[in-house]
Amino acid sequence: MDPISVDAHLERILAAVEPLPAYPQPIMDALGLAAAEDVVSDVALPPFDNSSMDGYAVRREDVVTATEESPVHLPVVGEIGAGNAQLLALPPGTAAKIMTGAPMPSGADAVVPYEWTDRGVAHVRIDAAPDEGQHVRSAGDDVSVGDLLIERGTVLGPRHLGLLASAGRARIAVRPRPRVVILSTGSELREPGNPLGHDSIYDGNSYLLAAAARRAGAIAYRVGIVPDQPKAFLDALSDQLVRADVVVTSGGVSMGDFDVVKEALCPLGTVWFGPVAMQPGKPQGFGRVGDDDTLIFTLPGNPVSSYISFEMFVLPALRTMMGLEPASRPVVRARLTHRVGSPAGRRQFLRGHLEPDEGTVTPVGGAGSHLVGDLANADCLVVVPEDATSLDAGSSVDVIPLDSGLEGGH
Ligand SMILES: Nc1nc2c(c(=O)[nH]1)N[C@H]1C(S)=C(S)[C@@H](COP(=O)(O)OP(=O)(O)OC[C@H]3O[C@@H](n4cnc5c(N)ncnc54)[C@H](O)[C@@H]3O)O[C@H]1N2
Ligand code: MOO
Repeated sequence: MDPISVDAHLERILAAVEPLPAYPQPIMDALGLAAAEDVVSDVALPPFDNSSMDGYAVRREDVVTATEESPVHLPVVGEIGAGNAQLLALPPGTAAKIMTGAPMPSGADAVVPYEWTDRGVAHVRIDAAPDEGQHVRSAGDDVSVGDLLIERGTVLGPRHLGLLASAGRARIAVRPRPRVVILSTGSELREPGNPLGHDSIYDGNSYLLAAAARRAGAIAYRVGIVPDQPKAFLDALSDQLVRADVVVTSGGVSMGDFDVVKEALCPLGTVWFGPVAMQPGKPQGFGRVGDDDTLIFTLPGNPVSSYISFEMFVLPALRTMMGLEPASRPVVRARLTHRVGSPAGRRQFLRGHLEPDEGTVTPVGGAGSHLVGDLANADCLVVVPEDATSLDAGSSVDVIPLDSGLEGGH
């Protein structure tokens, strides 16, 4: 079978993926998601005129002559705390203690901070006159009723959630996070924390993929290890489908005698298996399984292949389901510090370290798809095009930064 190109494979994946229907969710659950509605304020912020200082609410005309040499003395008729405002009106010729955030009594039009007074309790000596409206925060000076708080499509960050809460909104319509079930296949795999046999290795991939899914903003269910037996795999899959919008598997999709995922899913006829013209990540599978036609990505087992396949194909699908744009990570250009080689006819994704200020990228480790140590030390992928078998130092290349903050994290 001729390999399909990376772009064509991604295109057919995105053609099969729909944004999930939006519904109102608690605002904390919306962190990192795109607003699916315009939110208009039905309150003013601040909701009422209030003091910005601890001091005394006054009628400015009563204190306008106050100086240190010739202070003004006023009787104190009450104390107004934030959330404890009994005094609603200030009689002429009086002052009321007022705390930061407390509502101004009607008639008062300025606040004298404690620092300009003797802090008197029954009577207060005022040594300086405030300007008109000084230290008063007016109702609606930040947000008016009817103002657009959040525009549809805004990716919600901490400041947006703070504004929604401040305006009294407990929920906002967003597309839900896709639920991603991650299954690792391989009879050689062991759960970290347990002893290894002479022929076993730890299951790094289910952690790598679950973390990548969560970082993408999805809800990740890491099922863990499934042995290389089609029945065990199909049982695990059918157990998990109930909580999956997307299933991601690792391993068992190449040419081996025990390639369990391919063996189990091929007979269904609903999952495409084949080579994609890339390195790492050549053997891929994509399709639908179960009564609800749940999306399934069957990624190759080599850890770097699995991760790069996730970045290239699963991440854009998840972002599309969440209504986040762009679907794929942005690409930047940089100059290679070293010469690199690449297989003909395959798009190669080398691991690299990007120096954005210098505009350079340095390959990290080799091309092997088992090199998890180098993968962890890299911060970008260096893209060598299909038609290149080598690129000299100094060549300009596409680079995909991996920690660009694109994620809808939660
Ligand atoms: N005759 C051929 N052999 C292979 C080909 C090929 O075209 N012809 N392709 C190679 C390429 S490229 C890749 S990539 C791998 C993909 O193989 P599978 O997806 O079937 O994966 P496995 O055979 O199950 O495992 C491959 C490798 O990765 C290790 N692995 C698997 N799962 C995990 C995990 N959860 N955590 C850590 N490491 C894992 C596994 O032990 C193997 O070393 O096939 C090549 N072979
Ligand atoms: O394509 Mo495999 O993913 O090169 O190691």
